[in-house]
Amino acid sequence: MSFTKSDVNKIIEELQAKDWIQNFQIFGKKIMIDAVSPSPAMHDKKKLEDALINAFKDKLPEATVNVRVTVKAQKAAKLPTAPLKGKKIEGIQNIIAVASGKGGVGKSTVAANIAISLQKMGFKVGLLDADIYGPSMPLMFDVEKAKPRSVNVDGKSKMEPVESYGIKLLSIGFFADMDQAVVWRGAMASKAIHQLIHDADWGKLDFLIVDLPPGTGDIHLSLVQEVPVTGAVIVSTPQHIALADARKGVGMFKMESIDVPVLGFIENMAYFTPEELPDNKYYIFGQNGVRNLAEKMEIPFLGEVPLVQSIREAGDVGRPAALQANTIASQAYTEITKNLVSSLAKRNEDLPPTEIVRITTMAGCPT
Ligand SMILES: Nc1ncnc2c1ncn2[C@@H]1O[C@H](COP(=O)(O)OP(=O)(O)OP(=O)(O)O)[C@@H](O)[C@H]1O
Repeated sequence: MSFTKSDVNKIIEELQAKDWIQNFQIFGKKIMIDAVSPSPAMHDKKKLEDALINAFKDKLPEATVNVRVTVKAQKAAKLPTAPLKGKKIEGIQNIIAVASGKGGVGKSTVAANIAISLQKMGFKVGLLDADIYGPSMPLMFDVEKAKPRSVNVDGKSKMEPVESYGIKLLSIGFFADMDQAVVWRGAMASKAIHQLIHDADWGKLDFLIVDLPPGTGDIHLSLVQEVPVTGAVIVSTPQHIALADARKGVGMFKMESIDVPVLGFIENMAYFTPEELPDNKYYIFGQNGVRNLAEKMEIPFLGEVPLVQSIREAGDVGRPAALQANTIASQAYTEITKNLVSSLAKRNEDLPPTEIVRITTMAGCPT
């Protein structure tokens, strides 16, 4: 005997679990149920799974029931359903802003390594270094001397990004000498960033990662208001002073005039570990500060990067650590990047299905 959809629906309704069922499939005697738990707590997930299994055991004992419980995207309810702000940039699917409240927490290093990890997963990636106070991407990608060429695209002159390790890169650092850039007034810096995005020949990109300056200033406001930023990632160290600023960063993205979803927090320098003794962890900036803040603010926690000497060295020699194979650092960045893509896929659930499919079916990506 096989079952009908209405048999299954009836049991779900009797259990009053309709709100938590995403979908189900029936294959002969096998019923596969996708449920969404309202809370991330293990015991709540287990409770929902047990309740469903027991109800089916009772009402349809001949069925084999398989329940998969995922956690309700914590931000989903609050995600904007409004269209993205700014004019869509032809060919660029997702623009991810990497921000930090406080300077020096490793935001640029994280941005560079996320770009590399996405590229390793098979995505087409661009990286825009919009950090006018300290553009570090040319150094991190070993292209300090590069000068972007001008190319003609459909009769218009555009900047051609510099390519390094398969990433298309543009940086304020390619154009302005550093002493000059830091004294740019807000409007001037915003205009430069606007040009780097709109007047460049980025081609087709799955992701454009934007490394923002630290803090919450004019540049952030103009960037997120003019450019269709898909989501933001906030990098912080676990120490109190950094967390307070990270909170402000979230506040900025949540402002009504900005309304950019925060895809998650990343804890950088989560603990120090000597590479030859990876089990020795020293929580020099405090333990789990960012993870706890993420939980409190109901924002996904994308993962942690330890403080290891090789990450700093890799950045300094122009070969981001994510390019290494199977090191503590590269594994951490891969994990974080996978979580970021998952968080983005959830965020895009509010967009038309084609948008979601585009993300969830990309090479090497978890759904
Ligand atoms: N996990 C890590 N382990 C070791 N060193 C790190 C780590 N993350 C970043 N660093 C180092 O810390 C320094 C600051 O990093 P980075 O320039 O990425 O910070 P930032 O937040 O972008 O700074 P800014 O204030 O300029 O925006 C760099 O020397 C970098 O190599």
